[in-house]
Amino acid sequence: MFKKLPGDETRNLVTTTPDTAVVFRPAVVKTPAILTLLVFAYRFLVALVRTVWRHPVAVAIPVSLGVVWLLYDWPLAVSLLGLVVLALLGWAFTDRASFARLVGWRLLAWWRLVSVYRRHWQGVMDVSGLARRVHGRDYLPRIVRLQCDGWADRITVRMLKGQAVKDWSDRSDNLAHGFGVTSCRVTLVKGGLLLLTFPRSDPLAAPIPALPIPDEPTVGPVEIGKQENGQPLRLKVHGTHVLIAGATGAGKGSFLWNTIRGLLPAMRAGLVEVWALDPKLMELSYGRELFQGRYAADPADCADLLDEAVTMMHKRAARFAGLQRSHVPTIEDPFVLVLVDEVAFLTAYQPDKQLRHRISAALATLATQGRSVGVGVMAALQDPRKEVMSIRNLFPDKIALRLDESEQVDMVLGDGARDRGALADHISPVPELGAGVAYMRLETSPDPIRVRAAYVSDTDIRQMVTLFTKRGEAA
Ligand SMILES: Nc1ncnc2c1ncn2[C@@H]1O[C@H](COP(=O)(O)OP(=O)(O)OP(=O)(O)O)[C@@H](O)[C@H]1O
Repeated sequence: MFKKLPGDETRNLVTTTPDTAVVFRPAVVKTPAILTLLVFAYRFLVALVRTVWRHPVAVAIPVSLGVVWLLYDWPLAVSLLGLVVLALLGWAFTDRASFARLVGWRLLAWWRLVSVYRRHWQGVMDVSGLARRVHGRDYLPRIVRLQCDGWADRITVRMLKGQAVKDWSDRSDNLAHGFGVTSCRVTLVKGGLLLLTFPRSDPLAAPIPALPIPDEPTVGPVEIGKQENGQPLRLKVHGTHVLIAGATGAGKGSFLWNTIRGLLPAMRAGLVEVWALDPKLMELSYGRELFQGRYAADPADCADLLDEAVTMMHKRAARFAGLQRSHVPTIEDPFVLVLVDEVAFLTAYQPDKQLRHRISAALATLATQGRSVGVGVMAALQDPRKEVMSIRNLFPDKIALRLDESEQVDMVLGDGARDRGALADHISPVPELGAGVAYMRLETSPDPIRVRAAYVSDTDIRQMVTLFTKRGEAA
């Protein structure tokens, strides 16, 4: 046991001058065994007090049963244990949510801590290079606590002094596989403390059918799918601009159509207008009745429609000046969402230079001045390079679906997004597994979240068109 004490290392250290005339050998002071035992006893006591302090109920139950066993023999202790188990089962069946919150997830966290994380911690830290050996002493990052919920294990970790978040995010793959899961997200909690998120299941593994059209008119956030933790995904559209990037077949269309679907009641009520630019003629044309004439596919028509949006925006700004600083949608001044599918067709790939400049200037104007007067832009594109989309930084909210190259992730979501776990280049190209799956980085939160948009089929779009065109009859 004592062989591994750091003091032994120094005995082997010998320093010589080049001609070996002078030899330095450090003096090794042997620690008396009793001192070592006292240190261990002190540590044990501290750990015991800490456990009782942190988990009073978990400690009280076995201790009380042990006391009953000692005082009244085992049959009474076993009967009491049976009663406790029955009471817990009854609770679990009658109020699952509170049982899970107060008991279930804590038990699971304890079990996962003992059986997975503590068991493999040292090995994973050593192999991934996050543990350090300095002057013969081992330094190991410390698990502060583990929390579980239905979706993931979350471990708060104290980093070693001198480590950076990047040291950990660079090794997220090692950590995930080391602990037997498929991914790991690294988030900074505060100086020196990290949160490692290890998802145990994937609620986004299967396609999500189209969500019901909301009953009440709303300008958002609109529910468009699910987040990785199983919570609904609500996308803000009013008061922001959204950029959606993804390789061909990644499912960009489902983000566009879900947004329209969520806004449909507000469109029927006249509080929202969607203006559609569809240069590929494939995506938005299917529901063109929804856009009430504000639909363009030909690049020249697209430029005219964008100019019209800019003029409307300027007129609104002139009317609002000095009276109101933010926009509230009304029938007179509805929220206008300009949807652009494959925006690169209108900007980078547009052969007519004059048209290209006109369109880029109009888009940039809308993106810089539109949000306070109720004009939003939602643009989709395949290739996120700066040459293709020079105004990509004007979009506060960004969505990266499946991308072909890892460098493209930071181009869409901003610097460091991939290091923080946005592995958009790892999303499956199989439509059932990966279409509509994306990483989203919102203006309000630097950490990308993994999401999946529901799938709005052609039938769903036809139903939306029918509902929308019937609005006159319903009124
Ligand atoms: N949210 C989704 N869930 C499940 N499957 C989807 C989803 N969105 C799209 N798909 C499937 O993926 C296919 C491609 O989707 P879509 O055409 O929207 O991709 P895209 O990114 O717009 O591609 P492109 O840029 O080539 O137009 C669809 O035909 C559909 O089968």
